[in-house]
Amino acid sequence: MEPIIEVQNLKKSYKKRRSKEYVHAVSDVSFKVNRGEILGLLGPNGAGKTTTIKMICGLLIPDSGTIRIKGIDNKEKRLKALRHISSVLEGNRNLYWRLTVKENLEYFAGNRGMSRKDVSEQIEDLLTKFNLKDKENELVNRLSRGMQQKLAIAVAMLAESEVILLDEPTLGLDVETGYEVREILKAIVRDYNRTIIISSHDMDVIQDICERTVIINQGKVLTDDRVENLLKLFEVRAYTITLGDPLSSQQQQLLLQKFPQHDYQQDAYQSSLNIELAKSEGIYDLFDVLQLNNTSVEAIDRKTINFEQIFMKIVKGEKQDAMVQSS
Ligand SMILES: Nc1ncnc2c1ncn2[C@@H]1O[C@H](COP(=O)(O)OP(=O)(O)OP(=O)(O)O)[C@@H](O)[C@H]1O
Repeated sequence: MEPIIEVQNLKKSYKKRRSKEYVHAVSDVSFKVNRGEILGLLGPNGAGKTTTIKMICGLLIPDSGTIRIKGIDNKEKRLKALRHISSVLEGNRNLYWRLTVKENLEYFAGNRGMSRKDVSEQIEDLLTKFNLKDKENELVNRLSRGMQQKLAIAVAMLAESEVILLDEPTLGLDVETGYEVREILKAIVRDYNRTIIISSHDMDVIQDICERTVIINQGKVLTDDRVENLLKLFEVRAYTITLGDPLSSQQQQLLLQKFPQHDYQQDAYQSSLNIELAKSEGIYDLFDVLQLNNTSVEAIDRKTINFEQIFMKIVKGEKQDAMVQSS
């Protein structure tokens, strides 16, 4: 299957103000997006996400590298390529604040050469899908940030372009509205067969709605994998074990040999052990050590790793070898 978007070896530098130096915002970014996929572009502040998104939607010209949209090179046939893309970069900034919700949709539809009559059904459908029907006559400047964001995405849907680029779609939204926006994005892919690229810091967005994530740092791709694979790859079982008795020095020595990463805490009242067990290591080895002196266990608390911790590990460079093997 041909990817709907293919970016290869993108590079982009900005000249620093009042200086001869350059910031290498994107040094080498390549990835593909398949039709109907939701791809998450993830990275710490300044990693190059927005610059990458802006190059794909044609707002910035790369210094080098290629971008193909439905196989069309956006340098050679710019307008033809960009016809397949809509973007929501700074959400509410793209809206007209002194127009109502419905007027905004009508205005942008008109801008794209669609007649009011032709789009009225589509606008009604979008107002319903985005839960904005009861706000259709409200001025945009009276809407909450979440509603403005929903409207900005609805406007992007008008063009019927197959790919939608979203920069930080849930930034600054409360938990409930963030959840609603996530559900809307899932529905866009499912019901309208669109492809979405999202740049985000919001790990819930990535874990909840993206099938695949490209993690970039300092302008380079660190990993490109299915979210599910990353969760499996980093699967560790983290336990906090509260002990009835302190460990002997022999037990502590053995633990150090078998689990060099563990953390043992002992004070006058309590002893506890924090330990991460990778899949291959058995918790039974740990119990063997405890049984040596019949150390009693008062409580075992098990935690699983979440996507945010995985992201931190990747950005800090842990598990690089494993990732190379998995890809
Ligand atoms: N117009 C510009 N002029 C100069 N430097 C810029 C410009 N835009 C971005 N940069 C720099 O380029 C680097 C990448 O920025 P970019 O906005 O693409 O990163 P980002 O991953 O989207 O970051 P954030 O998550 O903070 O939005 C940063 O060091 C940023 O300071």
